[in-house]
Amino acid sequence: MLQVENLTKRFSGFVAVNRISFALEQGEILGLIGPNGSGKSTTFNMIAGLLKPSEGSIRLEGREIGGLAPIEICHSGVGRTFQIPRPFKQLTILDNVITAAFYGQRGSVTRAKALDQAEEALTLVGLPTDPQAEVASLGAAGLKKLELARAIATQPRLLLADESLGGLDETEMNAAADMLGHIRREKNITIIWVEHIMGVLMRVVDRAIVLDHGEKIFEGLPREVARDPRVIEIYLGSEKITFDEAAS
Ligand SMILES: Nc1ncnc2c1ncn2[C@@H]1O[C@H](COP(=O)(O)OP(=O)(O)OP(=O)(O)O)[C@@H](O)[C@H]1O
Repeated sequence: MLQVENLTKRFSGFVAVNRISFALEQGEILGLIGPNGSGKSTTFNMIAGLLKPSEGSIRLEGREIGGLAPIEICHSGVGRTFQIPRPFKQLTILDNVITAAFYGQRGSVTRAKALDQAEEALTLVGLPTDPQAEVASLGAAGLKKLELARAIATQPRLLLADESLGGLDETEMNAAADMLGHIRREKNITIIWVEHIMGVLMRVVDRAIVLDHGEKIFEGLPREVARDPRVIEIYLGSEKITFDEAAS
């Protein structure tokens, strides 16, 4: 459903992403991982339309979307979450998600339909559909769920999830990983999950791509990633324990 070819981003002379290619099948979950500064967010932001590619192409269901504005990409069927959730604090949880439903569908949905879609998205992530529930009642894990619900309410066929686990404890991380698996099963959404916490991610992704210094240095199955010498070299140390988990 998605073909990325030779995707490149240069900032002045600096090459942040260098000729990356990959493809995604409908319903797949792809983990896009790599250390800080490896080019994950830049790749993600080119797919979501926040950055224009310097070179290369991004085709969604056969249609070129590289270089389109974020709203056009959203309307083409790509939803995204942000690393740092920034909901409308003055709106309720439900109204935040209803707003996203309107945004995602060119305002062409009725209020009743947007409400249905918002309630479905909130139920899917395990948040209350109570019209009074306030954003202020949510902690870090709840805000991440709201971010996910807002993305789902735009009715994407491709969901880009940006570092969904930052700020969560281990139990919450496992729950968040399971939730993405659940969303994929329920909605048959294709997912790209950008993350630098590797172990938890490996439990739910079908395939992983590892970036380093803007280059794709690995693509393969989760069980293979932990055994790849180049990946081990760049992740050695802090990620050792999660590697062991991923490999088992
Ligand atoms: N607007 C920009 N101008 C110049 N350089 C940039 C810009 N955005 C990103 N970069 C550089 O591009 C490289 C890749 O950054 P990117 O944010 O894509 O990495 P990342 O893998 O997402 O890192 P992190 O895990 O820290 O978010 C980094 O060296 C970064 O400093």
